[in-house]
Formats: sequence, structure tokens, C-alpha cells
Amino acid sequence: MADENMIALEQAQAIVLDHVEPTEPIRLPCWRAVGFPLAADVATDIDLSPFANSAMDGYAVRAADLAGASPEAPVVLDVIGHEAAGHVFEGTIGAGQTVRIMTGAPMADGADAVVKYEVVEVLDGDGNEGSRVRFTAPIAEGENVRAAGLEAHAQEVVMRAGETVTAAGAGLLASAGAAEVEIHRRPVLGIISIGSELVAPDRVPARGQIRDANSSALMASALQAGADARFYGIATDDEDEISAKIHQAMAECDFVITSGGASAGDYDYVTALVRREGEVLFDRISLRPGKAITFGLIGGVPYLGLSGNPAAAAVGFEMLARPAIRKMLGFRDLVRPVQSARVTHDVKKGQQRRFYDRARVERDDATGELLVSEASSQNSALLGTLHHANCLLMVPEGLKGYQAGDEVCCVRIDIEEGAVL
Ligand SMILES: Nc1nc2c(c(=O)[nH]1)N[C@H]1C(S)=C(S)[C@@H](COP(=O)(O)OP(=O)(O)OC[C@H]3O[C@@H](n4cnc5c(N)ncnc54)[C@H](O)[C@@H]3O)O[C@H]1N2
Ligand code: MOO
Repeated sequence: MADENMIALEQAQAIVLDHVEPTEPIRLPCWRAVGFPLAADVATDIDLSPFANSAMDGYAVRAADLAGASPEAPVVLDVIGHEAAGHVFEGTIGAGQTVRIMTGAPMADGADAVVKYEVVEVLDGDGNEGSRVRFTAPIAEGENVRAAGLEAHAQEVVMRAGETVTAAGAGLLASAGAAEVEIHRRPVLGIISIGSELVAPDRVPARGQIRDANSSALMASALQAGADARFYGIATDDEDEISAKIHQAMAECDFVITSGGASAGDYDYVTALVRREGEVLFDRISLRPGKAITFGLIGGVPYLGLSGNPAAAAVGFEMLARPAIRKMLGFRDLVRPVQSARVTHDVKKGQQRRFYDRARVERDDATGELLVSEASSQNSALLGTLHHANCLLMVPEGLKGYQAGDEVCCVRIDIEEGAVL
């Protein structure tokens, strides 16, 4: 495990992404697609809206009739019909006539504007057919009228493949007749924890044992990234047991992840196992935490062997598995937003490899400036520091650290890829 075998993170990311493809499309109700990119363009089958309609409750008029209206010279029109939910006026408005109309009702033929109730005086009757109503101001043609096809015209694409469906977008798809849409199937991610010291979270560890934290953290990360996460259990440090679990997962999953057994210890078998049973594409990355990461193929299925140290496993997932899941889901944006901030304390880096330190960016209330503070410990065994972090502070390979006040790059792990900061 000589450090000279370490490859750059970007190289590792490119290798992983080269070995995953978007999953096949599935159909589901448009509202269930929220948060996922469409797998195919959606065109509307009809004009949206299909007809010109009123934007107000009021009276549909011919603007020309009201041209000279004023408080001194009001115009009185005859109400010849109404337009309400479930009742469409089929006639045509002639000179001196109007139709009582509700918001969203089709514009009556002959009318070209709508005057809202509040500025209309009903002279007699109930305001419906047979009444007379008075107007004291002119109105512009088209006022309070929503044109047919305002949102889109028939056959027009309203949402493109790769666009993420929003809640508003689900409504737009429904209007366009796309009650069901195609998105890429959630990739199935198999998770395995490796280590004879591990016990399930619902057990009290005996001496020398610890609870398996990684599978919960990785399953949660997989879920957050949009994958269907499946846990294949804890494998003890036994080569045959690890191999059996990996093969079981390989047969059922699009991507398999283990944590533990990736380093140089007496029981760290993962890389050798992949080399023997498949193909290793890299096994060391210039990354801290998360140097000891193996990626390869077994039976053509991508396999990522993360470090056992919990923070290293989590950062390895964030940097390598999350972009892969997003690519499989058809997302175009695979990279988290990066923000520049001023570091509050000195940052030390004792090794050559690139560091991603757990940190928090906050805005200084007094100055409005973005400040970033590192967690007090960067120990890879600690998960609480990552839980409280909202970013990973990047210290590149060439640097030995930063001084308080330096501008640094922060990868916002709390914000979705593609967001503009
Ligand atoms: N001689 C060397 N030793 C180590 C090196 C090295 O370069 N030379 N690198 C260290 C670094 S950095 C890391 S990271 C770890 C990677 O180790 P492994 O991937 O082999 O992981 P394990 O040895 O199995 O476990 C490490 C650590 O994490 C705990 N662990 C493992 N699985 C879980 C789990 N599911 N939930 C919670 N905690 C887990 C395990 O008990 C160990 O404490 O290697 C270093 N050593
Ligand atoms: O890969 Mo190890 O966690 O750097 O910490």
C-alpha cells in the first residue's frame, strides 16, 4: 500500500463514473417523480390553457363599449348570460351587452376584456341575466383575460429529459396530460459491513466489539442520493464469508459497497479479493479521510470498497458513490456546490494527500462575510463531527495548510448538486 499508488480524486471519480450508466426508465405518477430527472421529454397534447379565460370574477365586456366611460358619463350594459363552473355561455356578446363571468371560465365570444366585480355597480336584479350593470371607467382590450396557450401550445415540450421534476413541475406535467412520466429506476445499492468486531446496532457490544455504524450511515446516504439501499449484513473478517456476501449482493444490485477491510491490516482482504475475482481499477486515492478505497468490477458489477473508519467511509461515499448514483438516475449535475469562505483558525495538514476537513460555514451577522470553522477533531473514527458539518474544507495536495483569514474552498455537502450559491 505504497502511497505512490494513490490517484487523484478527480481521476477516481472519472473511473467510477465511466463504469455506471443511467438505469432503464420506469413509469410512475408525475407527482412521484418529484426530485428526480425525467428520462424523456414531455410534450403537452393540448394548448395550456386550452381556451382563453377570465383572470377575475366580474363581467366580460367589449372594451370598445366602455371607451368613454367615466363617473360623469357611466356606461350601462345588459347582462345576457353567465359563465360559471359547469356553465358555459354559448352565445355572442353584441354591442351594449355583457356576461357575468367567473375566474377561469372561458371568455364569451365577442368579449375582449373582463371588469372585476368590485368596480361594477349592479343597477337592478341579481347581477345575472336580465340585470343591468354600470361601468365608470374604460378598460384596455385583453385586460384580465388569460390567452389560450399562455403556458404552452399543443405539441410543445414542457419539460426536457434531465430536468428535475419540482412540485410545480408535477402540476405542469399533469396539465400536459402526463399523468405518468418516465424517470430512471432507482439504482439498487447493496451495502455490506466488514469486521469481526461489529455487532448490530440493537445489541450491546461485548469487550472488543463495536456497533456497526457504517451500514446505517451509508444506507442513509444512499437513500438521500436517491438510491434503493439494501443491507446484506455484517461479514466477519473471513474471506469466504466476505466473498459470499459480495457475490449475493452483486447478483441483485446495480452497485455494491462494503466498508472495512480495505487497508493494510492482517485481515484486510478486500482488494485481494476483487483482484482475484474481478478487476481492480484503483485501490488508493489521494484523499483524507478515505485513502484506502478500492474500486473495481466483479462479474461486470461496479464494486466500491470503502475504508472502515466511519468518517472515511462517509466521505468516500460522498465523493465517489453519490456522483455515481446521480449519474444512474440521469442527473446532469454531479458535483456539489463549492463556496469560498474565510477560515477562522489555522488549518494544519501533515500529509501530502488532499484533505477534506469537516467544517461549518456560517455567515457573520455583523459583516455579512462567510466564515468557515473546522471541527475540533478530524479523527476518522468520529461521525459526530461530520453530523455537525455543513461542508468539507478542501486543502489541496500542494499545501501544508492554511492560516486564519485565508480564503478556502468549501464543498457544501448540505446543498444539492446544481444549486447556485
Ligand atoms: N498500517 C497502516 N494502517 C492503517 C493505514 C495505513 O495506511 N497503514 N490507514 C489507516 C486509515 S487512514 C484508514 S481509513 C483505515 C482503513 O482501514 P480499513 O478499511 O481496513 O478498515 P478496518 O480496519 O476494517 O476498520 C478501521 C476502523 O473502523 C472501524 N469500523 C469498521 N467498520 C465499521 C463499521 N461498520 N461501523 C463502525 N466502525 C467501523 C473499525 O473498528 C476500525 O476502528 O486503516 C488505517 N490503518
Ligand atoms: O483513509 Mo483514513 O480515514 O484517511 O483516515
